[in-house]
Amino acid sequence: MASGRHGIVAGVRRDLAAARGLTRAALGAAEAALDEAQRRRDEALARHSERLAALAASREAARREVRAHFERTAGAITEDLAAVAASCAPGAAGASWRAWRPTEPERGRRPGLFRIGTLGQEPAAAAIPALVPLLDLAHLSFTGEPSTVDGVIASLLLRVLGGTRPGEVRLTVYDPEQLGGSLAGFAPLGNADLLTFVGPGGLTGMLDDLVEQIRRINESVLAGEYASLAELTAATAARRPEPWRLVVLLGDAATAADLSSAQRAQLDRIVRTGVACGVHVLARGLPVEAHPTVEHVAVYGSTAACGATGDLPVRLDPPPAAERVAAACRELAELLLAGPPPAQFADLAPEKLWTECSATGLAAPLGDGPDGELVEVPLGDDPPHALIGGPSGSGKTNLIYAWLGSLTARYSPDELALYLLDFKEGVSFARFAPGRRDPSWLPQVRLVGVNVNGDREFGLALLRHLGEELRRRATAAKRHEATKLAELRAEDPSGHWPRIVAVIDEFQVLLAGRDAMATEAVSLLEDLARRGRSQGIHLVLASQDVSGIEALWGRSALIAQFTLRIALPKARRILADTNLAADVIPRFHAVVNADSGVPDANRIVRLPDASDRGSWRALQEKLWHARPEGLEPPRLFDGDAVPPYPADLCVDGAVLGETIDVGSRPAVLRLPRAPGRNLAVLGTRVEEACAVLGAAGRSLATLDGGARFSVVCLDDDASPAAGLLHAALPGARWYDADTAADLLAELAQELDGPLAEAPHYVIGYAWDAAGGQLRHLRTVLARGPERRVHVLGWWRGVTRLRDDLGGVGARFDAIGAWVALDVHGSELSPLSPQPGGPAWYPRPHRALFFDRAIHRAPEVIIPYEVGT
Ligand SMILES: Nc1ncnc2c1ncn2[C@@H]1O[C@H](COP(=O)(O)OP(=O)(O)OP(=O)(O)O)[C@@H](O)[C@H]1O
Repeated sequence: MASGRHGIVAGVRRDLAAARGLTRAALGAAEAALDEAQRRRDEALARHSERLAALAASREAARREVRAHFERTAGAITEDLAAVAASCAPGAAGASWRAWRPTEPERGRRPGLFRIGTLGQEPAAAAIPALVPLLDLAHLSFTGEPSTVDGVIASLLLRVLGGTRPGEVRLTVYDPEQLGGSLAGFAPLGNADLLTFVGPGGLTGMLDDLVEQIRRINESVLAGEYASLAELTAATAARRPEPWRLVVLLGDAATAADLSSAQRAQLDRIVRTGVACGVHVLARGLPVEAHPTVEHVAVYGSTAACGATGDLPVRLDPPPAAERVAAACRELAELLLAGPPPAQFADLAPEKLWTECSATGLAAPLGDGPDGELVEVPLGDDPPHALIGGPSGSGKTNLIYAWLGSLTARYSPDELALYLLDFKEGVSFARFAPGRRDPSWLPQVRLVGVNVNGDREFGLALLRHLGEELRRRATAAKRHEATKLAELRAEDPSGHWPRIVAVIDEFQVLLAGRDAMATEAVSLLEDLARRGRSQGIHLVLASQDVSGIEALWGRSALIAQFTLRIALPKARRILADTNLAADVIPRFHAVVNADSGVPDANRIVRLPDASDRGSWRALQEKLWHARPEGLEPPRLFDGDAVPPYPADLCVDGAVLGETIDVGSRPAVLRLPRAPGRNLAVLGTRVEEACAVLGAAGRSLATLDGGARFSVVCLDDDASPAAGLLHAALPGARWYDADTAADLLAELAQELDGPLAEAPHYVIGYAWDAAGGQLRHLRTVLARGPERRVHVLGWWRGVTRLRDDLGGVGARFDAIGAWVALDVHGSELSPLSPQPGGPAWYPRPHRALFFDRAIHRAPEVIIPYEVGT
């Protein structure tokens, strides 16, 4: 039994142990599962927080991006708005008080909008000006606390005055309570009649007067042709014929109640009709009729609201300090009393270059008149020519600059061609031609002559050139049956017929002296003056003093053609004898008279400073860049310059120098096989004699035909130049005092032999140095040219030449051509067809050339600079 019980116990124990084992195993598994679950939960939690953090980061990034985008867009819109506002209210109309100063309105731009504060909230509020419409746009009706409103009105008035030209705005202030005290800072304007304060009893008169002004403007200024002064000004591009009239009405409830029905009716009329006539009401505390032209500005503390700015609140600018207002008004009144500022040189140019047509004439402003308007000077069929006069330093050159600037900015090179000649010493016109420092030139200029004072021949050459052009035009006009330039241009639209203006400064030099040159110049001038009118050739003659030019005054028919007279201060005899205006005009003014100087036709012009190089260069560069392709620069003749020997000549003879002519033409001596075809250079100036012979030799060497050259030098001073020439001539032979006689003997012998195929040029320096010992020289001179032997020689005087030709009584037949240097005309009489010799007074670096084969009278030439 006992063992059975023990067995049961042991079995139970075993079962229990097994159950415990199973339970422990189950517990272990459950704990492991729990750990696993906890681990998973922790992982999930960690992932969750990571996601949350990532979400938060991307939300923040998106938020930042949205904000940046907002700021960018808002900034751009603010900038655009600010730019629009700035362009609508430039300068004084819209600048902040910190940067404020009066500004001249831009040309062609009408001021209309004015700033009263800034728009919106910070930070944009700092940048966008809040503008209200006023001039030519609206009346303003204010409500709000009176002193704040008065500050806004003062701001507006100062901006209006500062943004318009002096005198363009007039103020009338009705201030029955403060009697002008509200806007006292503006009182200095009264000195220049720009401001009227109206007291309590003056309202009716003031309103009646404004109504009358509007009626007058409608009737006689707009005259049914224009709807408003703004439209008239835009259409005519002229200055405003009437000022803007700003009427400030400062009232309150009591004043408003006191308005009579008649006053109310007048005020309503002004409101309805004023804006078109430049009459604008700025009313505070008075009832203003509702009308499309009325803008209401409601002021609340330091902010305001008005129709122009819509829902955006306006942060009002502080009012300008009273001292600032007073100072600006004082300055304005002084400016106005001092008169309009003088026109500047730049004001003479039109907005667009080269838009004018010269078919019927030329018109260009020279300066401004007493009213500040530019005064146009005409030139064409009537008046055709101009005479300018004024003593030295009175501003003639400056006036010519101003006129040329004004003309060349309007008329292209197809419409206008200029020939400019200055007989004064100096280079006043040289700026129009290309120079070393400034390569630009005036495209309309065809010829510039400077330092011509010693070379009257150049003036004559210009007149001859114009005379030829006159004939060319007259022939074309005949062919086209045209009687004036406008008709010729209409008949021949493809032709090049610009109007020609020839300006000759100090032209009296050309006419001074009772010589053949003056006579020819006067008759050429007479022809040009008479017939140039219809052919579009206009003369502008300027002079310090025309009173002494008998040649001119003796020909009343000539002077009568110069109907345009321009007199500078103290000019004599330019205007009619009874016209004393030139004696009383101030400095830098001119009397412009297009009716031959009769007093009724006087127009006083204030001339701008056109001499300033900077302003000139600015205009000239602009015109130069606009020049048509292929246009040649003008020819510059400078009387003080020595022309260099031109390397690229194409001639058929010996070049001796440059002729004094409109084209830079060389003087050429042809040397055919014919008696007398020798050249004598006469005078003691070594350098110039060498220059003539040097150019002659070099140019002959360029001719075809294998010519022979012999260079003979009998003077040490000439030997460097002779040596250079010898070196420059191919195959030339050299002779000196020891060998010259042999050469001549040889040549004399050859003359009896067969005729050479090519010419032989014997270039002799100082033949006379041999003292008449060269026996065969005379033979060679006399017989050589027929046998193709030509002597080009220098003798230091006519007598010395005669000695070589046989002494006293010898004939000069062998000398068919000569160039005289410092030899007086009378000495040349045996060599000249004119009895008593030519009128020749030697002058530095000029020579007189005569070739009996081509000349009736000798011509002046300029020896080239050769071989240095
Ligand atoms: N409208 C002007 N405004 C300012 N300066 C001027 C004006 N006109 C002339 N001038 C100046 O006055 C001086 C003399 O002028 P300009 O050379 O034109 O006189 P001019 O009559 O030609 O004298 P001259 O006959 O002696 O050559 C120059 O220095 C010039 O710059």
